[in-house]
Amino acid sequence: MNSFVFNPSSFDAAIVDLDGTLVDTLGDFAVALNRMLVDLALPAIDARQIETMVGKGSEHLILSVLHHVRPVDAAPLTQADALYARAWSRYQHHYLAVNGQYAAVYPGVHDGLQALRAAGLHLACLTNKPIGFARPLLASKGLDGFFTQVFGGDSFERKKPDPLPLHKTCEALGTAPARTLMIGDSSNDARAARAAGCPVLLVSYGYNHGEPVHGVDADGVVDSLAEIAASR
Ligand SMILES: O=C(O)COP(=O)(O)O
Ligand SMILES: [Mg+2]
Repeated sequence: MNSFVFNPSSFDAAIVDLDGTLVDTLGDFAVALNRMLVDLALPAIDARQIETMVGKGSEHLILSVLHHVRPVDAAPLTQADALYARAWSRYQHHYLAVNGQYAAVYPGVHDGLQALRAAGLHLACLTNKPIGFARPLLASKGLDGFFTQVFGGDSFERKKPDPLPLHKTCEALGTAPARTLMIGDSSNDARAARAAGCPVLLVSYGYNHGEPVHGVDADGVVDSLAEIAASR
C-alpha cells in the first residue's frame, strides 16, 4: 500500500480534502465548540475527543459533541431539536470569529500543491466543512490560489463518503474520475473515492475519526503532500 509511485501522465487533476489534510484545524474546532458549550451552559469537551468526531461535517460534529457532554440518560438529539438549532447558531458565530486563528497548515502542503500544479494537474478542494467556513480558511492560510474549484459539505445534496461530491467536483474540473486523484486523511475520503472511481492517497498525519489510517483501503499513504510528486 505504501508503494504508490506518482506518474503525472496518469492524472489530469487532484481533489484535496481540507481538515486533517491541508490544515490542522483541531484548535479552531476546540475553541469554537467550547465557546458554544459555555453559551449553552454545558460542560467543556477535550480536543482529543473532538478529533474523533471531525470529518463528517458540522451537523454530525455538533450532534456528537452534544451527545458526549449531556447526561448518559438524556434523550438522543436530532437536527429538529431546539437545542441543536441554538448550538448550530452559537457554533457558527464562534467558528467564524476564530476561523484559522488556532489552525496551522501542515508541513509540505505548499510545496506539495505547487509540485502537483507544476506537474500539470488542476486542483480542487473538497471538504465536508460548510463552504462559508472553507473559503475564508483557505484564503487566510494563503492556499486559495492553488484551487480552481472549492466545494463544501453544503455545496451538494450529499457529503463524503457518498461519491456524489466527487462526481460533481470531477464534472466541474472537466476530468474523468479515473484520472482524478483524491487526497485525504480519512476513511470518509477513501470510501467516497472508491465509490466514485477515483484513485486515492491518504496522509498519515490527519484525523481519520481517531483510527490509524493504515488499515483503510487506499492506493497509498504519504507522510506529507510534498512526498507525492517527489515519488515519481
Ligand atoms: O467535517 C468537517 O467539518 C471537515 O471535514 P473534511 O475532512 O472533509 O475537511
Ligand atoms: Mg479530512
